[in-house]
Amino acid sequence: MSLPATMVGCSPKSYLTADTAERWLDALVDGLKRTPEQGEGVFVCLPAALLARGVEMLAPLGVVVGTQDVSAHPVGAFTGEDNAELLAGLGARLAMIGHPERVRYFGETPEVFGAKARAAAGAGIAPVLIVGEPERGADPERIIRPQLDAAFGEIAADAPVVVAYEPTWAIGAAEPAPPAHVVGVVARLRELLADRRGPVRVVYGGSAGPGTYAAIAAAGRAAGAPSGIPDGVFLGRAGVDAAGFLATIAEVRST
Ligand SMILES: O=C[C@H](O)COP(=O)(O)O
Repeated sequence: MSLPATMVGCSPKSYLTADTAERWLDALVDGLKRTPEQGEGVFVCLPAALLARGVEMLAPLGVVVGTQDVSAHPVGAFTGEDNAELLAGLGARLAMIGHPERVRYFGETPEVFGAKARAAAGAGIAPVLIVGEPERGADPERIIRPQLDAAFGEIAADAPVVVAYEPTWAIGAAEPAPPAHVVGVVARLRELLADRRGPVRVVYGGSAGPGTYAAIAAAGRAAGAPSGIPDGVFLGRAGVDAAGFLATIAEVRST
C-alpha cells in the first residue's frame, strides 16, 4: 500500500454521534469537493461504527479512511472486538495504535500495541503509531525508541507506517507543543526511521489546528532543519469542527 506524500488528518475520537457524524461527513465532502485536490493527502481515523459510512462518503474523493483502534485478536470468538480482516474488508487503510488515551483509560500495554500492529499490517492496514513523551521536559527519544520497537518488532520492515508524534502533554491542551520542539523531535524521528524499507510518514498531533503546521514549517526553515518539518498534522478536537479541518487541509497544501 502506498501513502500520500503529505498527510493531514483527523481523529474525531468519541466526539461524534450518529447525527453529528452525518453533518461532519457532509461538510467535509462539500468542502473537499470545492478544492482541485479533493481528498488527496487527507486521512480520517473513525470509530469502527462509522467506518463503512466514512468510506462510502470520503473514499471516492481520495480520502484515506482508517480507524482509531483494531483488535489484537484474529477472526474468532472475541466478543466486542473489530478484527483487522473485518476493518480492511470495510475499507480501512489505517489503524491508530498506541494512543495515550488507550493507555490511560483502557490499560493497553506495549505488548498489546505490538499485537495490534501485527494484526493490522497482516491485513494490509498501515498502523498509525502514536508516539511521544508523557511529560513536558522528558527526553522524547528515551520514550519513543521503545514505543517504535514494540511495533517494529512485530511487522515487516517494508510495511507502510504512519508515525504520529503526539507528546502526551500537548494532547487536549491549551496549545500545541512549541514548534521548535516538534522540529527537533521530528528530525530525530526520521533518523530513527531511516532503516524502514516501506513508506513512512511522520505527522504531528497534539492540540493541532489551523496555524500549527505553518508555525512548525517556519520553525524548521528558520533552524535550517527541513527534515524536522513533519509530513502533515493530525487533529483531534479542532478537526471535529469541519471548517477547522478544511482550513488546516488548505494550510498544509499551501505551505
Ligand atoms: O489523535 C489526536 C490527538 O490525540 C490530538 O487530540 P487534540 O488535538 O484534541 O489534542
